[in-house]
Amino acid sequence: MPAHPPSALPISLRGISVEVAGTTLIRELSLDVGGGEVLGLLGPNGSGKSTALRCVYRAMRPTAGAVLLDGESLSEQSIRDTARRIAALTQDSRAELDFTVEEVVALGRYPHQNGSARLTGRERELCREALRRMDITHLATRSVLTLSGGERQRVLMARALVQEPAVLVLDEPTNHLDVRHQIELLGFLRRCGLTVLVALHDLNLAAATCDRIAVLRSGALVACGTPAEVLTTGLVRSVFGVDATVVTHPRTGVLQLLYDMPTADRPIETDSPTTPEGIAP
Ligand SMILES: Nc1ncnc2c1ncn2[C@@H]1O[C@H](COP(=O)(O)OP(=O)(O)OP(=O)(O)O)[C@@H](O)[C@H]1O
Repeated sequence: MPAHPPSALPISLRGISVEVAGTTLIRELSLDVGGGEVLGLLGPNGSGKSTALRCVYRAMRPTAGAVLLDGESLSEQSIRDTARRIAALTQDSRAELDFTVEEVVALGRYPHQNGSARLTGRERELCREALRRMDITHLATRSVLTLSGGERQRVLMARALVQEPAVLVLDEPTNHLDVRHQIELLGFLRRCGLTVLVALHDLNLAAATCDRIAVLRSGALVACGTPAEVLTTGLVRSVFGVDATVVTHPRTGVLQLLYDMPTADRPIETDSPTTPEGIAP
């Protein structure tokens, strides 16, 4: 999946800034995501992750800077061209019409269709494969209005896959998912061969999934590198205000964080964290 994958394309954010009503939400953010790379975007609530992703899937236009897909500025392309190559699963994604699951998934083919709403045999197979991958085949004829939050999230992910994108943009895709479906989804992202830009809150799942991690704070990039380079005790403390011990998973060797829970003697600090030292964005 996809059956005939398009080559994964690199995507770059070049000095993008976003200002809304005089407030800077994103400040001169530059990131390069290589073709087939999984880049995780981390940061505290309100740090600008969703805003940065909105600029990539064109729900928002940066006030300055540009987003380049395979070297070409998105603002030079039609929205339909972008939709053929970039699929998004976002906090704004909706499935609130009284459609069946298979109908919602088939909508992912819309950017590829020229007038005809009929799916070809290959497209129907693509939809079946996406339902199977997201473990929702048994829900195919159910109305999406009757689904649980996690089931709906998997339907939206299947819709993104049938789009056969070169780039997947995902804003907290593990929201609502139980632990098995979280692991399956992130394992799939690692194997899918697409370029993936994914905002995550779970630092341990990010460490296990992402080739590189970028950390935002107050709309600015404060660190970017491999999970081991970025997820240090110093960064976790200064950006998230949490004490943690870094360990490696005994079987997989993946970096994991063990968090210190606050106690009456050691309450969590709520003062604004400072810039981590020695971490180059
Ligand atoms: N249209 C807007 N107008 C004004 N402020 C906005 C707008 N969109 C976002 N913001 C603000 O910009 C900041 C960044 O929001 P954003 O949703 O990008 O953060 P986030 O890192 O995705 O947060 P979370 O982890 O809570 O999802 C927040 O303070 C938010 O309130």
